[in-house]
Amino acid sequence: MSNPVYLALDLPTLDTAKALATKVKSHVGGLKLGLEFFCAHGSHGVHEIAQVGLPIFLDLKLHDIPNTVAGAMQAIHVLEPAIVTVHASGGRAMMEDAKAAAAEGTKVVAVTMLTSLDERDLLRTGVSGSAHDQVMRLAELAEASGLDGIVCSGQEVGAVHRQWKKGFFVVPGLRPAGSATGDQKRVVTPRQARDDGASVLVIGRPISRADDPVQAARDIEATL
Ligand SMILES: O=c1ccn([C@@H]2O[C@H](COP(=O)(O)O)[C@@H](O)[C@H]2O)c(=O)[nH]1
Repeated sequence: MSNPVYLALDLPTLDTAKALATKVKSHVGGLKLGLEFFCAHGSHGVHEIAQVGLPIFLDLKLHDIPNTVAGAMQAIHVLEPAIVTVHASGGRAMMEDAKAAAAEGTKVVAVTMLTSLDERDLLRTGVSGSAHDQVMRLAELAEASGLDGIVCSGQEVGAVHRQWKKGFFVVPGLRPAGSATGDQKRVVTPRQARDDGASVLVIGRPISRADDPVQAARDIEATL
């Protein structure tokens, strides 16, 4: 089985991101480039990181009208991402058009409820009910829209996996036992998420901010 860990390269410079990716490349399965990276380094940065030789996950969390999201999906064909994210709350037409515009071979997955939110935060956005119900509702919408899968926390992935057997599930908000949670609120260990059906484990700071990132990546790999 290939390594499910995608390292989130949320780092201040392209050089530090590329150096870290190169150092840990034998202990992770892919590299995740998010908003911080893409706003700072754009397509040029993605090409640079792709030289490391691992699959690229472009975590752009697209959220706009269908025509605009479809245009963005087309614009990134050239970057050949393995995975791209859109927000499920963008609605069915947007997700359908995003999938239709994606390059063949690129998995399009929908962000359901950010792992930095809990149910009190959800209520403040006008949505009452549990995180579980919100994730299940948006997972159903993503599946009906023809997407490949969703992004959710490890606290919901087991339930979503039981309902959507062939779905592709990306799980961030992962923390090895005892490590700092930071801004993440719905957290589980990498092993727990994998056992519950996660396809991809997104891990950033527990590796990138560790005193010894290679050892941290190795330690996580050993738990899986
Ligand atoms: O719900 C979500 C969606 C995406 N993310 C992204 O994952 C990483 C997590 O980084 P850590 O340092 O391991 O907390 C980060 O790039 C987020 O943008 C998420 O955390 N939650």
